[in-house]
Amino acid sequence: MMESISGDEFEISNEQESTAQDEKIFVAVRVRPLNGKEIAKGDTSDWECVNTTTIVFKNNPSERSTYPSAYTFDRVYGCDSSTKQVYEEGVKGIALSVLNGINSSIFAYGQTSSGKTYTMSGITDYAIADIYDYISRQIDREFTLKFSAIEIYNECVRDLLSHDGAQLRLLDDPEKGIVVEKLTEANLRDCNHLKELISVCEAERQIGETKLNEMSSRSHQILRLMVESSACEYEGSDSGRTLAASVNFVDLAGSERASQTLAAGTRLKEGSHINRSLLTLGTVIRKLSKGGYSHIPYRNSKLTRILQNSLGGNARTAIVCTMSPAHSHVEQSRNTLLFASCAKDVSTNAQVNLVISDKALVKQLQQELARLANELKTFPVSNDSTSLIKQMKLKLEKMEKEIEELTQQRDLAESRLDHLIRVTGTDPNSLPWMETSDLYENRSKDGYPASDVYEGDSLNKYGLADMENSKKFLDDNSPRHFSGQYYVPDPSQEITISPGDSYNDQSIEKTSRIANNNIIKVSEDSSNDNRNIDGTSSIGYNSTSNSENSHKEDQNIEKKLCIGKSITIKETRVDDSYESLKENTKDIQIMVEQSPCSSDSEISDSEGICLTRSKSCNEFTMNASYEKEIIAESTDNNGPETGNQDDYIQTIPKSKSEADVKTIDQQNSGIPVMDLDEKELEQKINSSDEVDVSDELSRFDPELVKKTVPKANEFIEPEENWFMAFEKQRREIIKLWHECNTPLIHRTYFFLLFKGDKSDSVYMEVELRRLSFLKNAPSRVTSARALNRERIMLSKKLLKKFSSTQREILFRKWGIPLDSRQRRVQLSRLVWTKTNDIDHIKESAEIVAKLVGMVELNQTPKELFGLSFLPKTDHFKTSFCRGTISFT
Ligand SMILES: Nc1ncnc2c1ncn2[C@@H]1O[C@H](COP(=O)(O)OP(=O)(O)OP(=O)(O)O)[C@@H](O)[C@H]1O
Repeated sequence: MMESISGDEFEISNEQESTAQDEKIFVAVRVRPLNGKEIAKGDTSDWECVNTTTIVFKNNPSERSTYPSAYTFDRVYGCDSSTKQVYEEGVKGIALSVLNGINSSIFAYGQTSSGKTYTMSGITDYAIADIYDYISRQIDREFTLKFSAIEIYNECVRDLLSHDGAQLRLLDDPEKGIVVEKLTEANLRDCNHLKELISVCEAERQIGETKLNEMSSRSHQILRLMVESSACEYEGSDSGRTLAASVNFVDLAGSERASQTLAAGTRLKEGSHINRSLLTLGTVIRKLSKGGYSHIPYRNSKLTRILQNSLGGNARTAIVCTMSPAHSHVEQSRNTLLFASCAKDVSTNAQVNLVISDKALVKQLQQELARLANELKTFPVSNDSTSLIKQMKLKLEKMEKEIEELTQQRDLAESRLDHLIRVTGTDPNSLPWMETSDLYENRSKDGYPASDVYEGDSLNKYGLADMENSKKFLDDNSPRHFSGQYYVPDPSQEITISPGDSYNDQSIEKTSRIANNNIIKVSEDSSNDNRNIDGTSSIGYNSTSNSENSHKEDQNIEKKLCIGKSITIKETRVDDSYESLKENTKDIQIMVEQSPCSSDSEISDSEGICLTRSKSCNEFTMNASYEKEIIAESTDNNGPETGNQDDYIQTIPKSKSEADVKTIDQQNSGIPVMDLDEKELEQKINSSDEVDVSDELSRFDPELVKKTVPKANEFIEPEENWFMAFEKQRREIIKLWHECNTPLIHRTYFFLLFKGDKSDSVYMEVELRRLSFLKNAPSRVTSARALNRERIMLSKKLLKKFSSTQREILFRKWGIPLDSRQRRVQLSRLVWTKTNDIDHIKESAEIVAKLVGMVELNQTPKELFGLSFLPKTDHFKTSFCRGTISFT
């Protein structure tokens, strides 16, 4: 049998397993000793590793106040640590997971001359030795090893095993992801052969002298070792599984400042490209670290495109960030540490997502179990039904087991998450993803009974019910939170402070109450009464707001009208019936400043609060000054050479204007469906440079979303099953939008058109299929090959769906010749036309329905969908699903 790589074989300590193996990204920092030049000019060492996981800044107390002085990672290595140590304590487990069929990548990141190549070449040597050592002791498996190597030099990809120096293209392969065209893959004979090839790569790699490093790597180098293994023939079928994976050893070029490297000419151009691609890498890491579904700009550089799977996929990853301890490099070192912090957050996110998905799954299974148990109870017992009951019992037992397993997995994931949160010092309340699971949960917080109303992505955590958390929410200041509707139907807090409402003592009193509970700003409007106010009053966290100071604030309010965005907050109490809650629903409009309130010092000096993100790690702003500097100085400064720019979401500068202030119809004491009107949509589009999923989710009809959340002890009825499915599809669609860079206008109309009506199910299917196609063939416009592939894939899929008789019926019905070759061609053409460029959505729906196995072949679309299919009024929906609608 094959040994486990994580076993004693490689002497991976328990501690190491709990970090490197459990976490998706292992992040380590290594500080090299001061070099000769630094010592000669009297440079001092600024950094000290105080234990195995923490590095602290030790000089200059004045600087300490503005930057974090201590950083914690999975491992930190001081000047006296060896590369062997770096390899053994963490990296090794990840590198060797390739032998277990798991893809992995090891990166070295850091400023120029910080020791990346020094560290990476050592790690590569140790890993190769271990891999071959392991293979030599496997008698029951056969291994095939291949090796390839590339460098990305000035944004061009080169094969390091080929001497022609040709620039290679990157292709999007629907199955493998990004592949490098025509890349040499050498079949390895043995370890020495691999070492020889690595020396060839070293010789081929672009190296140049700069002021900081005589042998500076001027390109990013990626060495890839592919390992495939299968059991020898005499082995039993169990171990006959073929394992195939690859490990990447990535030695990045170092970031540099033109002023420090004194680069000019070629070196300057190289530096410009290096910085630009590292900046993209930083952005990708930062965005991944924030979690959620925001657009990740992998395509902005060849480096991030190639590394996409290692960063956001399922591969295991180790990042070793190298830095110089010298005071002269302090700024660069801080940037490196911030990068490392963000990489750590990416890892935390992966754990959070795992917990969320597990929780949701367990909950779903529990609901299904309850439904079945209920069915079983009421099932009429007769002779005929005995076997059915038996079957159901078996099913129940199976589900119970599944639930047990999933619960265990969830608990494990949760404890890992707890561990991560402790290690990284992350505030769990600041993790915005946690709310996703609340969709399925009815839980109580701070003495408030659980709400049975779905309140958007962040309400449970940040609604009025939990003032402490609302403060954190506001602290967090992530744009995703500043949208959506929040209500306060609690009769004991009948608060109506909103545009159009009277400003009276009662509302002031209520305002005070909210203020004491730490809500930041309450906007009030007065069109009816001379005591009304036209704008926003500011109530600070510590404000003791009362009627007096509310009056004082009145004078400032007008000036603040144009700042901020409004949200409406809703809070529910389960002890009231839903109807009474509805009756008592009142809206509060809360103004949250988006930009620093310093535009008006008078205001900021009062109770206004400047909401700035405080968490240093998330604030990762790769001090871009030097990048700008070097990019600007570059002789080749005609914009990024990354291509594919039209694939990106168009970014539109933010505007801070009255447009940001939303007016809400407060006369409606029921639950408003959507608070989005055309004008606001436009404003929204103009003011966002990027779409946030939670933002989009919040635009859904709360009434509808509420239905998706089963109440406690309530079994899911078929009707509600649809809502669950709708909810799931909706999330999938949103995810795909991001992946396909779907225009904001399209997304917005989607929300306006499809609110969960069951007759819309077919449109949802079509949208999903359309997006899946787009995702798999991103270069649709330019690549005819991708289109053909999709076409063939669809026809194959279609053919597989049906029995031969069914196929015959289908072919006759569609007038397809029965001759096999012609048939294939015509069928693929037909599938293509009907699914992507159709005149009638009806036909598309038919194909889609068949593909997903929803219907019998002999049913016509009319029979399938009844008269409700394609409501006449909705030609919009038709065009929408065809992707041809022009909304402008
Ligand atoms: N931990 C270390 N201990 C001793 N010497 C080191 C260490 N790290 C790096 N060095 C030395 O520092 C010099 C620069 O290292 P290296 O070339 O690895 O830096 P780099 O980060 O790859 O730079 P660049 O990005 O410019 O390629 C080399 O001479 C190397 O031997």
